[in-house]
Amino acid sequence: NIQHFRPTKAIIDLQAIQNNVRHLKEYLKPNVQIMAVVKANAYGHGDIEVAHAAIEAGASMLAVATPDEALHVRKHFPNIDILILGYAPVLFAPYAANENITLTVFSTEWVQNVQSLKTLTKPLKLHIKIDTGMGRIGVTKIEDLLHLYNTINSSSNLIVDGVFTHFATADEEDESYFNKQANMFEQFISALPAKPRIVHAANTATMLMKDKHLQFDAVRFGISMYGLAPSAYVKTKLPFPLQTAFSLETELIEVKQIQAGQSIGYGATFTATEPSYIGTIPIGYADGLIRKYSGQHVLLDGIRVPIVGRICMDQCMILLPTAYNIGEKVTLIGKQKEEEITIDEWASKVDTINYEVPCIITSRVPRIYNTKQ
Ligand SMILES: Cc1ncc(COP(=O)(O)O)c(CNc2conc2O)c1O
Repeated sequence: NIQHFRPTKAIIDLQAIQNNVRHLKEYLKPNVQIMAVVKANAYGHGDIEVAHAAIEAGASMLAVATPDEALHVRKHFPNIDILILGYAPVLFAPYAANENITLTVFSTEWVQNVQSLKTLTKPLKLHIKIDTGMGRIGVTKIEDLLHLYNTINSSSNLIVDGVFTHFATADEEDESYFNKQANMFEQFISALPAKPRIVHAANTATMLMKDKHLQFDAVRFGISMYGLAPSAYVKTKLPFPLQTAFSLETELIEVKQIQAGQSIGYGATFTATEPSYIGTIPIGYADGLIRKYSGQHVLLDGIRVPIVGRICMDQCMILLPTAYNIGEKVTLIGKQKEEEITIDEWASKVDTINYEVPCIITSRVPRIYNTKQ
């Protein structure tokens, strides 16, 4: 592994990932496959390492979002089923067939364009996406589903390997919209002449909260594989404990005392009202610590201290309770002594959801893996 000189790093606990997958496997009906959703670099956790951990713990399929992600994962996993959940251009179809990558399809015209390519040397596996209310991609009428299904089956080298939908409100207490989607999905798949090999509909909230028959043949395990709950509501109803996998750490690189009236940071937006100790840490918005996070607490010596002044591109400043040594560890996400700062806390600071926080920690922050037993 390459040596990192800057002390800022994300530490990923692969044991936590494995425990989350194992707990889910025990919870699911037997023979329901776990599709580990490792798109967006595994929600910022590192797609290859997370995929290895998830497979070891019982996942048997991988889901990504883009052709590039699929090709990258295929390089490390020659045999496992890989599904691209989103759109892939027609020109990618021969590459997907070659690499045994499964594509999502929702347009008959797309299929006809692939058929006219005449460059498909190997069979191409397709999962038909039904839009039952997510309003993103998918067929919305039964006749379109059947037309698409029959068009695919008119080619010997195109295979309807699966059919799926995605729920927009599975993580909410009110089930009305969810139930409409679930009923519509059941109606659509029962109209198919034959059941595709893999029928799937469940994201984390669905597999944890809803009737087990909605697990169908496979579930798409994303956010809670990383130990995070999909929403505050689901967090109160978890059928098994989750273990968070992501922590974020750095070290003090400068400590100074400033006097009352002295200011720090761009715009001199923070002015001390009394003699104050200021620590500087090497992490900024180009690491994914967006400027709106200013004011958020971080941990040092087990104490919560606030980020003060404007967050810079590569650094930011924190208000210390007293003098500390250079090199003192600062935990932005994780535990110190009795204190913990969670991804949920960072998310609520900027009124977003926990999914977004690890995703936007940029590649400049190395991911270090500990497989502590
Ligand atoms: C089609 C599809 N299936 C499964 C998942 C996993 O959901 P989970 O992480 O809640 O288990 C996602 C996540 N997609 C997104 C999560 O946040 N924004 C998204 O587009 C998805 O888009």
